[in-house]
Amino acid sequence: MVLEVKKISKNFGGIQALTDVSFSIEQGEVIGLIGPNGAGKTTMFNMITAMFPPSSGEIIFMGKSLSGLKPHEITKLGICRTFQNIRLFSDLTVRENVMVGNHCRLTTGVWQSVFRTKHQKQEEKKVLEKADEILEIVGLLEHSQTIAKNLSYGQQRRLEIARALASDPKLLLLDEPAAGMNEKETNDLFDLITKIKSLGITVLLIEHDMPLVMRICSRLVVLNFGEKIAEGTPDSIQTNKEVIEAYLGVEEEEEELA
Ligand SMILES: Nc1ncnc2c1ncn2[C@@H]1O[C@H](COP(=O)(O)OP(=O)(O)OP(=O)(O)O)[C@@H](O)[C@H]1O
Repeated sequence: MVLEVKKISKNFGGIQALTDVSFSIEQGEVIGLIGPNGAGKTTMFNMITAMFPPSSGEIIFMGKSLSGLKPHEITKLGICRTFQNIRLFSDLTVRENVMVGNHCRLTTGVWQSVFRTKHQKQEEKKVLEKADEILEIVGLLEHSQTIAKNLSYGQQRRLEIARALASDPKLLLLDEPAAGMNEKETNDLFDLITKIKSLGITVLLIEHDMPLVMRICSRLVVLNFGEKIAEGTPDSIQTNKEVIEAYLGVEEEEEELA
């Protein structure tokens, strides 16, 4: 088992964002975490990556409890995420953005950097090669010298994933990677996630693009108002009454507001 989420609850000063949510992920799976707006999906990512501590419950990653760990320690263990909003170093090149993502794996100390030791030079070369390898995977190698802000929107989202891959994750958390993408970009994203899966990396995906979720995920976990209301294959979730009601409820409210 890669990840075991055990009865996680999170309370933000009276707002119950998550209540007793449990699920687990096996090595190599692509799992979808879905639910209407405000259901608690991003909060769950924040719990797994230790952005905030849970109010109760425990998360186990590859047999090790994450309780009390800091975000950088979680990254080092092999969990990395992307964010809903693009968070790139927009004035750095594409390659530099990926190299920054590799930072947590470096072993060069301050003095080795100052004196440009052989170890440091070797490590720098390795980081460069690794960055290019990842850029090749995400299809951005030809843009390695481009300044990040000059990439198209879809390319910037791919660069975010590249940066996350640079930390060598065993578990990759993607927060709405298809948001704002056109059909072609979404298809490319499908191919990229498939490639990531074939590298043996386990993926937990928050996504509102249901056709993409249904195509790429082997299993879905559905949240509504902070509670898990269903879990199962895409087919079983599509016909689940409680899930349909949770989503229809949102649509009806939106219609009323319109
Ligand atoms: N840092 C925080 N402080 C206070 N309340 C928060 C915080 N983070 C999330 N919440 C609240 O927790 C609830 C769940 O929010 P969350 O962002 O996890 O939902 P979501 O499912 O990711 O929604 P969306 O699909 O809109 O991104 C919401 O009511 C939100 O306002």
